Amino acid sequence: MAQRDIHEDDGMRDTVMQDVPAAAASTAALAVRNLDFWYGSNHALKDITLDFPARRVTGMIGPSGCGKSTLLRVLNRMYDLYPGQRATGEVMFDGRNILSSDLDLNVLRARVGMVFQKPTPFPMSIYENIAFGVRLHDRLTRVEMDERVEDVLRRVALWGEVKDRLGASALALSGGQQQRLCIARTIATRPEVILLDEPTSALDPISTARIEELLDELKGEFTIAIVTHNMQQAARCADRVAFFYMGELVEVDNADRMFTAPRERRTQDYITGRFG
Ligand SMILES: Nc1ncnc2c1ncn2[C@@H]1O[C@H](COP(=O)(O)OP(=O)(O)OP(=O)(O)O)[C@@H](O)[C@H]1O
Repeated sequence: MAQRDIHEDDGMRDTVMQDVPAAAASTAALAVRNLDFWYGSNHALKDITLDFPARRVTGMIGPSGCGKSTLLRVLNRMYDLYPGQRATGEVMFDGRNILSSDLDLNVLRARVGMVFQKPTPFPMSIYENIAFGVRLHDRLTRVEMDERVEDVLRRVALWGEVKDRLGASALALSGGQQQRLCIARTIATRPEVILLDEPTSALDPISTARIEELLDELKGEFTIAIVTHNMQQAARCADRVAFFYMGELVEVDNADRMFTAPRERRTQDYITGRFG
């Protein structure tokens, strides 16, 4: 199969990258090719071919159980922690297929970070939540570590709220603050890709808006893949949107077009709320 996205090869549509130079336009940070995934005998992803363009936000939408979270879990080999789960096909990242058995998973997970639906701070101080992961990958002096912690807390707009209590438990923060801390923790190891699995579904509207603003700021630097059930969120945050249905990728397109003129009937039915 040609090394391009099968859902964009009709030549009739521009891609989302039309506003950037041609050389950058062809850059996919992650290129999924003919991916199949099984939970035991449950065939959860079927022949998925999809690019995640560098430094852009790709939104993944679709009804419950269609395989969105499964795809995220493939992208940093999270499924490897569980027996009976297996993937075939290719996920190319920096010239390598990350499904290869000889890949260093610790390095992969530092380069492809993940933020979960429920904020999951470690039961330690705010400072240590960030420093812990950094220490696994970088040897920093105390001053450098302090700078790294401050830098990422500023980037997630949490510094002002926590700078006087960095030694306090992260579990004492509000849900929205905890999720921003988890994003800070993820970017502190300087990944190339950030995967977010419904990162605001447990948050109130104000915290949600702050996370969305944050994603907007981060996307120039990181490649972002976000699973969301919220169509408005996908429309607001994503440059490009992929619609999944029953383990298949039905359609992928520029976010504007996906929500105004989807090509597939199933996509239209889903985004207009007829099912899901
Ligand atoms: N640990 C598991 N063991 C067996 N089957 C699983 C497991 N996790 C998910 N599945 C199945 O894989 C399919 C895809 O699930 P997945 O969680 O990826 O869907 P999703 O689109 O993310 O759903 P949701 O929007 O509800 O989170 C579903 O049929 C689900 O039942």
